[in-house]
Amino acid sequence: MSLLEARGLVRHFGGLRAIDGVDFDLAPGEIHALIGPNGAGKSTLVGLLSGRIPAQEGTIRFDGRDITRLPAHARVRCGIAYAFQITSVFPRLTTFDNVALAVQRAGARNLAAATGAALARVGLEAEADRMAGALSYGHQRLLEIAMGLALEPRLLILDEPTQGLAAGEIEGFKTLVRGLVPRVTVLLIEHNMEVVMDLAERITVLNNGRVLAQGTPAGIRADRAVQAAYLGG
Ligand SMILES: Nc1ncnc2c1ncn2[C@@H]1O[C@H](COP(=O)(O)OP(=O)(O)OP(=O)(O)O)[C@@H](O)[C@H]1O
Repeated sequence: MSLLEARGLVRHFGGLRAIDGVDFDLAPGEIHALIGPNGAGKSTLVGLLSGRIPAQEGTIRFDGRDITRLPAHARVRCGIAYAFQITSVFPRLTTFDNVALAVQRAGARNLAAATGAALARVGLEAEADRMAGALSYGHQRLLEIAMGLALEPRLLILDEPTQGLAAGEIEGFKTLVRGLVPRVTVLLIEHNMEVVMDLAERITVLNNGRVLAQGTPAGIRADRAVQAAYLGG
């Protein structure tokens, strides 16, 4: 059974068909990448799944439950965590306190232990007492992931997680994500094709608000329509 099952999703902005009839499934424990040209609808689709953007048509089921009408905070409680863009990190709080806020939101009983565990999972224990704003860009991205993991999600959605990371940090990120599955299912929007092909088990390609193709990295690489629309031949 799918962990997440979306059917017939539609989201138009005025006359613009940002998401135009999308079916989308996530298998439990998989690493799934969402790719496509700029403006294809990736962020909008993730907004629909996480509840930041209401769907105009279609249904979303998560773990067998219809979550289509649930607001974002209720979906977090169902186990869907969206690692927010960097703006969600509070720069004047310590690394530890940023994660502790997320842990508290998840209602964990032992705040310190749960916060320490989330920091350890991304390898940021040594930075616990530093102001988040003083961390390197790469470490701030890891902090966002720790904040997402602190919510103990079943599904972690990462929006362009390797953007701005150094090559060494990208290797660390891949190791981190591989260590999350199968306990956590991971959906990532990613523009770095090397990361996508190396990390994802399945890939969905969006184009003009529709699913252009779906498959394994090898299948997607060989797909003529994908090459024409996105991979550049
Ligand atoms: N709130 C909004 N109001 C109006 N148009 C929007 C809104 N959000 C997105 N769009 C439009 O919907 C289309 C899809 O945008 P979306 O951000 O989902 O694409 P994307 O695939 O994530 O692109 P990118 O890779 O550039 O981030 C674009 O044409 C965008 O301009």
